[in-house]
Amino acid sequence: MFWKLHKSALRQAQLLRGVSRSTALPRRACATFRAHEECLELHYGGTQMRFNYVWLRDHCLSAASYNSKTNQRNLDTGSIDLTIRPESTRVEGDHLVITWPGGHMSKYSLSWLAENSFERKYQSAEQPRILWNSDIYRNATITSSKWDTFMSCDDELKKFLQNYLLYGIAFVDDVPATVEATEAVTQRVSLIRETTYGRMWCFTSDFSRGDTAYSQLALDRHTDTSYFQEPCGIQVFHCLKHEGTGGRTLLVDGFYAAEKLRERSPESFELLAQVPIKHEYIENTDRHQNHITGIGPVLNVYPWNNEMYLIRYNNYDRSVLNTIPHDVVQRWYAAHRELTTELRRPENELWVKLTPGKVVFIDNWRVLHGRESFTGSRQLCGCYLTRDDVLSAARCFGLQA
Ligand SMILES: C[N+](C)(C)CCCC[C@H](N)C(=O)O
Ligand SMILES: O=C(O)CCC(=O)C(=O)O
Ligand SMILES: [Fe+2]
Repeated sequence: MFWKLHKSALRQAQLLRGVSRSTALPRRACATFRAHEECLELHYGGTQMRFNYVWLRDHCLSAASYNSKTNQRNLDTGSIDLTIRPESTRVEGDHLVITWPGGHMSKYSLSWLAENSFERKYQSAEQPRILWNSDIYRNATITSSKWDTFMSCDDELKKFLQNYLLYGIAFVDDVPATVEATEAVTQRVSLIRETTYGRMWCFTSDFSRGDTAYSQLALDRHTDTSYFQEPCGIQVFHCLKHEGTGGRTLLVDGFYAAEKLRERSPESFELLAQVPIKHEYIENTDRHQNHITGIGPVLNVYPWNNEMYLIRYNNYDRSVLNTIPHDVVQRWYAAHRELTTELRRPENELWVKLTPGKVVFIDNWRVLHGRESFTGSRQLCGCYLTRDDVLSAARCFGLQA
């Protein structure tokens, strides 16, 4: 597989550089090109890029090929000659201009080509993040948003989303301790994702569902809905009431732990990123029947830059492991143990007591949550959000998500 060509450590360095990327290229930087038989080689802004000819024709932005009002392709890609070559190529000011056989002309801005080239793409992070352990997070002294400003001021929402994207967690304080206000605060961000638990859920330790969450027991760090083919993107919690002791919430940056694993034991990281495993939710009570399964690796990385985008870690809901032969099973358990060790380091644990008014948003693709056992009556409400819409909201504010 092509991504194996690159050493993971090198990739990490590249990803870190990606965080401070996006320095705009100087306008009118000079460009040179060479039309090879199999690709167009372009030097621009200090980068050497290679573009495939079918790709260039397919990405033509002329009115005939592309509808810039709807941002959709008009061109029928199925009709492009797969052996297409330009009739002529030239650089005109800030643009590359290609004339194709038959006379069609394509004009690409040089900065657009650079931004969208593979050479640029594989060196930068899809989503810049700040990975944290508890010291890093606490030293960053991130301020929580306040209900009033959060609900009325777009700049505050943007700041919140930026924190959320960078750290995978973000808080809103002073929210009225009701399900309605919790719903309003989440809808300010995105659409609610309805699941078998409902749209907004409000639960207590009454065993109303066949799941340990509905008890007073401690819950070790985990991601939720690992048994969905696409786990819920965001988890929202608001503790409406707790008269009793314990019940603190545990938060752990799964990507921080997994990056430590990648540094210390690259083969284990690789194995956890490659072996698909199953998670399962089986509930059979009078009121609820469910049998949900999801299959995918513990660690999910983009193949072009090795950036992690999803961790599935829920030892409660992990199902039978039968996707690998016995000798790989041993190695998988060893790798899983190493990841568990990283996830359990006390210095990686951020403990917070959720009190009425404090709403936490957790990136359920990245940050694990857990809870301390508790006594007394405790009522937690919240919901899941659709990831696509949260990221969309962030991008509409000009954030890189
Ligand atoms: C959050 N809420 C109480 C509604 C559901 C809890 C789901 C618990 C399940 N074991 C999981 O991890 O997905
Ligand atoms: O009770 C809590 O604090 C969290 C329980 C939990 O993990 C969940 O509801 O997903
Ligand atoms: Fe959970």
